[in-house]
Amino acid sequence: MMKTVTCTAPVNIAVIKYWGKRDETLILPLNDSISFTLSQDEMCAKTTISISPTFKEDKFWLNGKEESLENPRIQNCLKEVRRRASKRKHESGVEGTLNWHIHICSKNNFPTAAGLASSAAGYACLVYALGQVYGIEGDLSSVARQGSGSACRSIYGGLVQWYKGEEDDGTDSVAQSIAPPEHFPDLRVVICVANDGRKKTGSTIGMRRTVLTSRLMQYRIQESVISRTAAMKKAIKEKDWSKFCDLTMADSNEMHAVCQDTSPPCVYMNDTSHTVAALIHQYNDVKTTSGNVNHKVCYTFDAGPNACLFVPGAVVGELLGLLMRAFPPSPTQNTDTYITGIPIQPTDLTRELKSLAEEDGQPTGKLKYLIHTKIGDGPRDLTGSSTSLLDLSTGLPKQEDGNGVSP
Ligand SMILES: Nc1ncnc2c1ncn2[C@@H]1O[C@H](COP(=O)(O)OP(=O)(O)OP(=O)(O)O)[C@@H](O)[C@H]1O
Ligand SMILES: C[C@@](O)(CCOP(=O)(O)OP(=O)(O)O)CC(=O)O
Repeated sequence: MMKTVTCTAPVNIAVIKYWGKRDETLILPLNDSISFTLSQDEMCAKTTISISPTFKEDKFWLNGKEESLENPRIQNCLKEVRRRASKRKHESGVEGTLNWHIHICSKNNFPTAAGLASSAAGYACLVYALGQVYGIEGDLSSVARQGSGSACRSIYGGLVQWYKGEEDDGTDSVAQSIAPPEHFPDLRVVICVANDGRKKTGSTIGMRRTVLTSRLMQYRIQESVISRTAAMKKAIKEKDWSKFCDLTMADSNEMHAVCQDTSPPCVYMNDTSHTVAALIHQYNDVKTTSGNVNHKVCYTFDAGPNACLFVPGAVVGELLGLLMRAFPPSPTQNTDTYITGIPIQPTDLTRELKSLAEEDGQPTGKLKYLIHTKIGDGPRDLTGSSTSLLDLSTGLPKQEDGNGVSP
């Protein structure tokens, strides 16, 4: 007897950043944050969970490697889901299964721990799949939050707000959808991968250090992020794309400023990141001068050097053309291996944009590749319609063949 579910969950990218906790164990933030959930067609975590009375112990495999389940964050998620399940065991028929051991197998189809929000997709997927296994109803964001703060926002699609909450027990620190995926129609996302290796200072340690040492962080938490979040909500409600872009870039820059103000400093952006940011400002100057503020592009950087760009669909071909010219691919790459994700042909550039790209002429290979994607919806239960990562007879990971993560 064995029960198995397979789910996928998306990455999310914050436009108002979460940086700093008021409670390290429950993972309660110092400020509200707002994010876009990205499409799972290009980037997702995929998790299969099996429970069976024949399993001898709990087991966990991540990206093909067995890992310890002793990690307190995973344990907290498991404990909370089982607690919720046990409350309704008589109605849902889960009684008995709560004592069965669990096998968890997960894979990300993009780099893990590289500042591309793998922990967000990974924990959202784990918690969502656990919810399906034990038949939990209702909001799961406060459980995902206990795996990784940003994971709570990946429980929903479109634009999502994570409310910091006021309660000490974290019950009101939850994520909610504030606008559907198509709120800003035909919006594209371009992730500029400058480095996809494991980052030096993880977000957890980095933000702890900032809270302890940065005075600029006091200003962010007490003043600027509060008014910026209110302005962001207004820009979203009024669909004011130009304002949305300005606020997104301002908040990313402020997060990296408090990181720099940390002792010792947490430096996530590199020279390539700064060159991408400068190019986007120059591009926006061109658009603003020609009166096309709805064609503005904005950048945001998480705890790594990779820019995430939000780009109106009408200019994404042009923007990709600009990036390809400013950051030429290495000689071994072609357009398809340089621009991954949704297939697209970069468009020819105007003379003005050509000279803009060449002003800062970078050597080849400064950007390793680009991921072209869009805004998407929340986690999916694919049980029955997608390849399970665990063998349905043994409950052990399948061999690599047919074990892909694409839904
Ligand atoms: N699919 C997954 N299932 C369960 N846990 C995962 C999964 N993917 C990542 N994780 C956990 O998240 C950790 C990586 O988190 P980390 O915050 O260091 O990187 P990141 O999420 O890629 O970057 P950032 O949060 O700064 O954008 C992994 O070491 C692992 O513990
Ligand atoms: C820069 C960020 O991506 C920080 C994400 O931090 P994590 O959610 O990874 O941190 P923990 O809660 O300690 O696991 C900004 C954001 O996503 O809001």
